[in-house]
Amino acid sequence: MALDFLDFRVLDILDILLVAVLLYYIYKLVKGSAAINIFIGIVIIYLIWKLTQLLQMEMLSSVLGEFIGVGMFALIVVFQQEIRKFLLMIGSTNFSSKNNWFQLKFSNRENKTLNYVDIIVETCKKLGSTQTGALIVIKRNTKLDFVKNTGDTMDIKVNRPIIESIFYKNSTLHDGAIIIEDGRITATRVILPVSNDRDIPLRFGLRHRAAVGISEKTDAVALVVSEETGQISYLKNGEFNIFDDFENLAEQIKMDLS
Ligand SMILES: Nc1ncnc2c1ncn2[C@@H]1O[C@H](COP(=O)(O)OP(=O)(O)OP(=O)(O)O)[C@@H](O)[C@H]1O
Repeated sequence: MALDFLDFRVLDILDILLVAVLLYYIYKLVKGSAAINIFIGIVIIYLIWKLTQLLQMEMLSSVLGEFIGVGMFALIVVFQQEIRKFLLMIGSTNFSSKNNWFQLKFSNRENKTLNYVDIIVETCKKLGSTQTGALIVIKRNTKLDFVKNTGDTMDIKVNRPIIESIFYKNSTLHDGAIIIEDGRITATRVILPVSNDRDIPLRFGLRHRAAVGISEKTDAVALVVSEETGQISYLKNGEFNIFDDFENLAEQIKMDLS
């Protein structure tokens, strides 16, 4: 008996944890988008249906029941894009922590130099001085395949002339973002999910919103060079990070990547 009880509790906790993870991913995906309103609409219809059942309002309850039944298929159609992104996000997530013993023992991550960060920051400084817009995403743990698929994949070691030429205004590659993974540029012309956060100041346009979006939906960090002002912004966890000088910025990024 006692063992049964224990089994139940363990499964119960696992159940709650899994639901929490699921809700967290759904929240990350629909946060700030129109999908959240559709989701709220569905929840409201579901609650009204349950209420009509409780009050034994047969007609309304059967109409809503039919609607909910067909609704499952409608949901797949309406949320087709979100479901796709959701599955890609789940499939791309690296659940292992970079600090766990397995990684410390078997990966060379902790020995890796992060010199390429200095190159990225130096390049951003240069791009800023010439008011050349840029959007650079640096991968941490979450795999970025779901956004890389929107652009052109490549595999080039980070270096200043390449990044400069990518973002050069007349370059065919300058639109969108570049993705950097372990010191290598792995994708260009990437379209990022745009954040609809209303707290982002109006002076920031789509480039900045896209940087906020990817840093909200994944653990990646992003650098934006504004074409209008030459100003450099650093985004982490959906927030703008202030830095006093470029050395501090490079240090901050290295800390966040290690
Ligand atoms: N979703 C997106 N993903 C990737 N890049 C994007 C996205 N949206 C816009 N961009 C890039 O940002 C460029 C400029 O957009 P916009 O002028 O709206 O940005 P901004 O935040 O005002 O930046 P800036 O200060 O540089 O003008 C676009 O030409 C495009 O290259």
